[in-house]
Amino acid sequence: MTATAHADRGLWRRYLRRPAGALALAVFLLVVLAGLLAPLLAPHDPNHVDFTLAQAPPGPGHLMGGDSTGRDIFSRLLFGARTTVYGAAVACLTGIALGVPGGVAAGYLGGRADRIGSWISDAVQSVPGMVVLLIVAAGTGSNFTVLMVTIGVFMAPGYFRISRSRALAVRKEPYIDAARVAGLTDAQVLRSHVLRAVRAPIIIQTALTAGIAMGMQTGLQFLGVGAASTPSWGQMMNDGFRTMLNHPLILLWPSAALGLTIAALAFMGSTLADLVSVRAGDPGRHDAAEPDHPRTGTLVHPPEQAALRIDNLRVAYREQVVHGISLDVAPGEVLGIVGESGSGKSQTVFAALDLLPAAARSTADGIRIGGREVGGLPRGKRHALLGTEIGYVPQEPMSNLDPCYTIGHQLVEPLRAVHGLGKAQARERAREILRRVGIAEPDRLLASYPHQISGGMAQRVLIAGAVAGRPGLLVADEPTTALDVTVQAEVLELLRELQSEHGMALVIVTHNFGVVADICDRVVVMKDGAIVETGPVARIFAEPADPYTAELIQASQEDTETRAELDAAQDRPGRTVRA
Ligand SMILES: Nc1ncnc2c1ncn2[C@@H]1O[C@H](COP(=O)(O)OP(=O)(O)OP(=O)(O)O)[C@@H](O)[C@H]1O
Repeated sequence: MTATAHADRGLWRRYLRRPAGALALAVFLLVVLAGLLAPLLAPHDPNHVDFTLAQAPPGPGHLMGGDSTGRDIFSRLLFGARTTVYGAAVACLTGIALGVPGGVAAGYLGGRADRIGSWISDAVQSVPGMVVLLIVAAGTGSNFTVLMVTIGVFMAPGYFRISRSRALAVRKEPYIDAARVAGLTDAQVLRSHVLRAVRAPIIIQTALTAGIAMGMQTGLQFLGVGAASTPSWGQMMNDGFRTMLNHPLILLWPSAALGLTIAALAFMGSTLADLVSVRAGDPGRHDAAEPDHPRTGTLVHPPEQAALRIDNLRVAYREQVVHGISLDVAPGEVLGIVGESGSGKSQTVFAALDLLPAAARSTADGIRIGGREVGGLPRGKRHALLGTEIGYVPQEPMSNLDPCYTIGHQLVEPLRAVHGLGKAQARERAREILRRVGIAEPDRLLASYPHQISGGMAQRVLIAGAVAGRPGLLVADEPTTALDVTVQAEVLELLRELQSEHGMALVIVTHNFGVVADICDRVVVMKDGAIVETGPVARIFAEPADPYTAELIQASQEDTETRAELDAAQDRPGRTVRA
């Protein structure tokens, strides 16, 4: 089996595990089957008129009763399903055929192709669709297929936009350059890389477009457009509408069928969107869920009590780089994630914070922050956790401060925007935190620009910013790596103090077991995207279960100065620093 087929199977398995998605798919398949098998399933000819059945209630032989002219509603509903599904399929295929190649070419080639494609797409969108449909209906004698093709033309801009934006994102990926350098032509790159990247968003778009097409189609039929001899839900609704006060069931059956079908498509689309995370679609060969690698890591805290809990996380670019890892940390606990460069530590943290780059695709059985499942939250809600429930201290303090703004601006603005403080209040709070992180003259620092302060000072500023919102979880990604050796111990000490003062959970990502020994309670050891062991620091140091852990401990002991040595080396007079 190819990797892509493997990945697709993984996706479908995960889809079917979602109750809403599985139920929606079952409803949709039922409608499709009902339509396909209508000639076999329908107990009566859908157009046969039996006057004794006119407006008859449900009864033996006529499951849903009769319509206002005496035709069997159940049989018409089955044949109507056929019309509805056929119409939606024609509209979607037309939209795909017109929108996807155009969008992919516009996004990938850019320049004139993009301008022309976008212009046509905008032009189509600005045409009043219903008026055109009525003109087409009049001109073609209400030919149903032509009408559905016309609806498809109006759906094409949706496909164009989504394909264009995916192609635009993908063309900047390094592997596209690599493919070009390797001699592939534009057509080959489009076929092998870009089309694959747009596949998932197109499937999701189709689920939504099909629902819209069904709605439009029913609207037309309701208005009387279309052949009277072809049973359709729109016609049935029209019939029911005229008698709804005395015989509401005649309207109810087709309305319920249409509502259920459109709702099923919408749920299918949103479940798929959740799973493949359209914004981060991976055009590469491997799906994030590709289950080649067994799960690793141990969860030790009850889910609802964990400050952070990651369950079976996988992250993939062209290859999977994090292979189904699980870890958790409780409030008040310090967890170290340790491993050599490239072991997947940062990817794990970025996935937990929803900060992975656009080219990454991630899946997990669960991601909990503050005991609450956040994996399925929309992006906006997820990002709202940053700065409030989660504080983040990055690896490179200097490159995380904007050189164009003063430190004051960069500390005060988030306090105002995220925490709703007034200007004076935010400034006072900034002063207070800066003092807390050891800055003796906060006003001077607030007025400084990043280039005027040291790396250690910049890291203190970022730590101040990270804890300003009193988060329950503080994540520090190699917080000391970019700093002078003498400043490292101070920063670690500060993190530990703040952590215990606020009762926060602290996750420290590091390649250095010295850091782990200094401040962590438990440690997760990562290698090649997997966890090799998890345990309390004392136990791991005393008897590492994995030879790799033992190697890392030994390397840290040989290469780095211990905390005591660092303290002695700098002979610190106190913890405050002058700005
Ligand atoms: N944008 C990307 N595209 C493709 N692969 C990536 C990308 N970012 C990271 N990777 C790969 O993911 C793997 C894990 O990287 P990660 O940054 O998590 O490692 P790390 O353990 O944090 O190392 P370091 O300490 O050097 O940051 C690496 O093999 C890396 O090459």
